[in-house]
Amino acid sequence: MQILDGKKTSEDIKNEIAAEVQSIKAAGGKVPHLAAVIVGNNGASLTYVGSKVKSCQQIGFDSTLVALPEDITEVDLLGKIKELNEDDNLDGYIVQLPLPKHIDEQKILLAIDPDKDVDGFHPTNFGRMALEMESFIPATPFGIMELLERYKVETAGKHTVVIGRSHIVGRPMSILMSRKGNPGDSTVTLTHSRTKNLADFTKNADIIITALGVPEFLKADMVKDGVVIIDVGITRVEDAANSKGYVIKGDVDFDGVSKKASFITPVPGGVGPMTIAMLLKNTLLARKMRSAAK
Ligand SMILES: Nc1nc2c(c(=O)[nH]1)N[C@@H](CN(C=O)c1ccc(C(=O)N[C@@H](CCC(=O)O)C(=O)O)cc1)CN2
Repeated sequence: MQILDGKKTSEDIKNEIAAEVQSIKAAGGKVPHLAAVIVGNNGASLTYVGSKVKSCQQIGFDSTLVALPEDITEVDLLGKIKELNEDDNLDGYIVQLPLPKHIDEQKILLAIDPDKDVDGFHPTNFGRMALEMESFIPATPFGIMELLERYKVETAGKHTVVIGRSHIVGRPMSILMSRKGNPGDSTVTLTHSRTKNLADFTKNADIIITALGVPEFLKADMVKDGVVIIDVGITRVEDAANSKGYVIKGDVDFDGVSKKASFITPVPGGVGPMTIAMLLKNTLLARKMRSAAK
């Protein structure tokens, strides 16, 4: 069994991007500039946005944090989005999800200029991804594809079962794994909360990508020997004995399932850190596209 080490791989990617930034600087070019919009005080979201800004600083990107109050109106948030779209100094930006309940997430994501949509959530980028055109690919699925490629995991002709149909992970993942190329060329089953007899699918899967958010849901008796496991679940479970007051749990019962797996991502330290590295990669692509367009 081999661990797909997202922590180390994400550091490798960040070092590669930092080297590219140095070349851009040496050639007198403008370094990539990422902005992150956060609405409210959700603890996990604040952590993730903080890591995004910190990573930008580490690799030499410019970054801007736009922190907005929990009770901001949809109209005012749309006004901020318009400002960011028109800011010529900015290459790309993200709006951290989830947004407060009173704001229509789809409306906000639709307002983002697709050329600055480094999260790849706008329908234009989603459509381009499905049509196998160059586009910004959502960072978590992009990170999973990168892990599969770097660890040379065979995907062609394999049966991939994706658990969860979210717009951020499950659905784009099902598209990417079925696209032509390597990784890809997989036969994909997209399962979700209404799927009956889920174990009938997982027991026959060569690759399982689970993005459910139910701690330790996938057990050893639900998978076959040699399976490749990608665990996207990150749930904070209360734990008074831990100095943070919680521990992070994935969707997979790691101790049991890892005994049968050929490759497996740990939680933490698997898919999560890749999300931030691939966002930076998308931002570098945005900068290159903007400088080529001028
Ligand atoms: N606008 C977006 N919102 C959200 C996205 C996204 O890609 N764009 N994804 C997630 C949150 N996320 C990044 O934004 C993210 C999640 C997890 C990690 C990570 O490194 N996790 C660590 C554990 C860290 C912890 O919680 O203590 C790990 O798995 O090792 C990074 C980024 C939803 N929102």
